Amino acid sequence: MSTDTTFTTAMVQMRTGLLPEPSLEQGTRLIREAVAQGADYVLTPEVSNMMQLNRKALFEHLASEEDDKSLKAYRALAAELKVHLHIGSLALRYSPEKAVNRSFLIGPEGNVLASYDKIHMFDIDLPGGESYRESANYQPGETAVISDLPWGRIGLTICYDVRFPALYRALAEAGASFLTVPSAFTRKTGEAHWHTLLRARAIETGCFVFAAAQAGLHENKRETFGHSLIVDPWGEIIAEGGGEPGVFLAEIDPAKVEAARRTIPSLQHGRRFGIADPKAGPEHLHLVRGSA
Ligand SMILES: O=C(O)CNC(=O)[C@H](CS)NC(=O)CCC(=O)C(=O)O
Repeated sequence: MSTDTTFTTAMVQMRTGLLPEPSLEQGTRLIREAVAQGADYVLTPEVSNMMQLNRKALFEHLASEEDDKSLKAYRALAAELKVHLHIGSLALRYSPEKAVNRSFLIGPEGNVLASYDKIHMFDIDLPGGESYRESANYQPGETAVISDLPWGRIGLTICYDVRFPALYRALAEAGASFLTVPSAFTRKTGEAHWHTLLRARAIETGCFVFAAAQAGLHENKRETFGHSLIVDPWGEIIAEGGGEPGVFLAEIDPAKVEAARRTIPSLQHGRRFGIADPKAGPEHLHLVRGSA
């Protein structure tokens, strides 16, 4: 239950298919379910609109931000339900050659409050042959994004970004209380790293972390990890999904941000070192005092 100071967040866990229309149907059904359960803020996963096998098929179905039917429909849905609706990301046309992986925070009037283009591209070869070249199809962003909700400031990131802690520190230093990591993690790397990475980002920043995930075996034969998480600023998991699509909610008390940071003021204690030049000796720093 939300009160004057608390609010209810929902992670919508999806199994996005090859095509935008059925994915929009799935997303809409789950978002309605989340709001029926009392959500004030709803987050969906990375690539909520489609997960495609290859470049040709992806580009056949891409629309620009101006023309995208999913974005239009989600803006209307946010206005209808009077809810903050955060679409973790949509694959959109950026140029004739490139797509963009873009997150949209939509306000309760259906207006786009903020959008963010995924900065870090998942160009990875996993042991066992699974291989990704996100940068072949997607134009990376280069700007971190924050926005103000009625309950505090929110920072926008996507999936593989979670492995770059300096981004989260920068968002926290810019005043964020809530960090968002909509994702489509692989099953293998999810099993190994997902909970640890998300809990670490929460603990390091004293922020809540909201991570809505793709889950299960998709039409494009990819398997994603699921386990959508809501983590509090002390690093405790307060809601968690499993391997199936669904809705996972938690009540958020923003006062917990201040409480965690009072106990462990590591945000204040940072920026204390450079790196000593090994040739010149420890009194000579060859990096300017760095970030974090
Ligand atoms: O391409 C699509 O259809 C949707 N996009 C994704 O699945 C993205 C880029 S390939 N996945 C990740 O970033 C996984 C990161 C990850 O798993 C890790 O950091 O371990």
